[in-house]
Amino acid sequence: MLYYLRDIKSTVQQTADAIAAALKIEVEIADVDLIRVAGTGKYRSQCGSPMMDGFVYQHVMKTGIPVIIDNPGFNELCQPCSRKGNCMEFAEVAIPIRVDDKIIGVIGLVSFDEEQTQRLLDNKQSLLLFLEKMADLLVGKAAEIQQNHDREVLTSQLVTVLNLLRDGILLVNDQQQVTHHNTLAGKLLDIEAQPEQALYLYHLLDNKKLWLAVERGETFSGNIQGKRVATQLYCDVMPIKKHGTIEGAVITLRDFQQIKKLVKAATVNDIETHFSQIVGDSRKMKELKAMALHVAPSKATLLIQGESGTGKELLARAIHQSSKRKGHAFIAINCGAIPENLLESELFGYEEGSFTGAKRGGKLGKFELAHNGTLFLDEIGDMPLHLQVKILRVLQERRVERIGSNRSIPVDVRVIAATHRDLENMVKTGEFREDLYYRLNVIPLTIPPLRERLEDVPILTQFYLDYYSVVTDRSVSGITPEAIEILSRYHWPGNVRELGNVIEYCVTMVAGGMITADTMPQRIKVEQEAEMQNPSSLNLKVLERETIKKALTLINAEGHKEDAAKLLGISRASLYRKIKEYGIGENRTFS
Ligand SMILES: Nc1ncnc2c1ncn2[C@@H]1O[C@H](COP(=O)(O)OP(=O)(O)OP(=O)(O)O)[C@@H](O)[C@H]1O
Repeated sequence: MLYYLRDIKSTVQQTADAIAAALKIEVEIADVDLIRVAGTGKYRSQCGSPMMDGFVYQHVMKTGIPVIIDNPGFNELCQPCSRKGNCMEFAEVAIPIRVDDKIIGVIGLVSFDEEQTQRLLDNKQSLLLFLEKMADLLVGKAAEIQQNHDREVLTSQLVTVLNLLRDGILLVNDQQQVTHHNTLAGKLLDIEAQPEQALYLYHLLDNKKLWLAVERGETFSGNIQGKRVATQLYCDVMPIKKHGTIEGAVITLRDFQQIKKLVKAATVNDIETHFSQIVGDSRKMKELKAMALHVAPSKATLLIQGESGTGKELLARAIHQSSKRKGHAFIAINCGAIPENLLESELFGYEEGSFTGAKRGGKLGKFELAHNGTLFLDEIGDMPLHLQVKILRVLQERRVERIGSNRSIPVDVRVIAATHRDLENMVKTGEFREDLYYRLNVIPLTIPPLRERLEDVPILTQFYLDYYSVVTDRSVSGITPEAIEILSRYHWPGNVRELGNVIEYCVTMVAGGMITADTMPQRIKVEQEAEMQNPSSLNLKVLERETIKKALTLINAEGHKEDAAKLLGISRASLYRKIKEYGIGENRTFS
């Protein structure tokens, strides 16, 4: 780091004046590039300009060794000078101003008469010592100025960084007094730009646990209520310690509503579904869509019943999208796919430390995430009885209590439940609570299986042909009436999902050509041939069982349940259930 004496011009001039006053002699001080920074007497008016004949100073700057000249004009250092032999000076002393091994300037003393010369030369040693001390003073000042400048630059860099952060940042000292805050923290906590009196943590955030954590130098995370604002803030406390002593803490703040919005953005915007996306012109589907459209704006809880793959989630999304809640979250949870012990915390959330393994800061439940929006409880028939009670309570009281908390939080959630199971029957067998059933079943919607509306097959086929042509980038030239006929006669145990998979298969197989009867997956044709030959197999259950068995054989499914499910157009969970229901492949294992 090179210090410049010109940056501390007034200090340099004061030093020159002080030396001149002490020694009664003229003084000049030059910067590293031989610019006169300060001067006394006749030199005072020449400050700021380069020293034309500074040969002696140049030499001192180069060697770093002080020079005393008692015969100016005749000394060998004066040889290059244009005024040699004609010099006005009687004597000259020059000492370097040094920072470590670098020379940053020169202090020069010049006498113009005998008396001054005498004073200079009489006491050389103490004079040099005195000048060295003065040089050190200048260096100290230059370093201080430079360090201040560096500190200011660093501070403004840090302030810029702090203000760029998406979190509010609050710095407190060991007395919990706020020493700094970034712009966002100012906004979040309503801190005036120039607070009139000292601000302490308890003025801004209302939580004893947080205060205690700061006092004890511990970390902390959690939701805190603002004191001056109505907002809830998610805070993280990070203690600052030096050699084991608590110096204060950094507190980061995030608007809890903003966090929720982010979650919502990640969950809502991905699939926006409208009624126009539910394909089907059959009378049954038209009636269903009209009914759903009619009830969509209401607040009522809905129960959608239908076999797997009939489009229950699709319908629920379309209803959400046609309601006033569309700008808020649509949160879907498959109650049958989540292990029972996790389901409760998924639905209701938990407070920090409520059980072993609970995450720091706790967890938001789906009910809270769906606040103002819609919660889609898929496979509600798989909900354990003890959680059915809790869900009923939320539906009745419109409040949710996190696990490990005795505080209940108000939630405004519309619940749409769905199931492929016969809930009414489950109520009779005691597997499903009657009170919850009636609460959910305020407005029942039933999606008919595809085999009961086979007239929708051609339009759905066209829909999937267009879709997969785009997705797979393999446009097909068409589909023969015979192929459509085959599709329209099949009984579709996997419903629309299965049809979609069959079309995907065909589009991939024909690669640009025409889909014909030959392109159809074997099982669809085989089944129809068998059907023709053996009318007894027209029993649906028998057909379904046989189809599943065939699919498992076809994919030789030792350990590939996923593929079998895909081939059948049903979900993995449904395949499992049906394998169990029909007692298929008892001795085989599927992953
Ligand atoms: N009428 C329809 N029009 C267009 N696509 C449909 C229709 N019905 C279902 N689908 C599509 O079929 C697939 C299965 O639909 P969805 O997941 O909504 O069914 P589900 O009844 O909820 O199934 P599961 O009970 O197995 O979860 C999805 O890709 C969906 O887009």
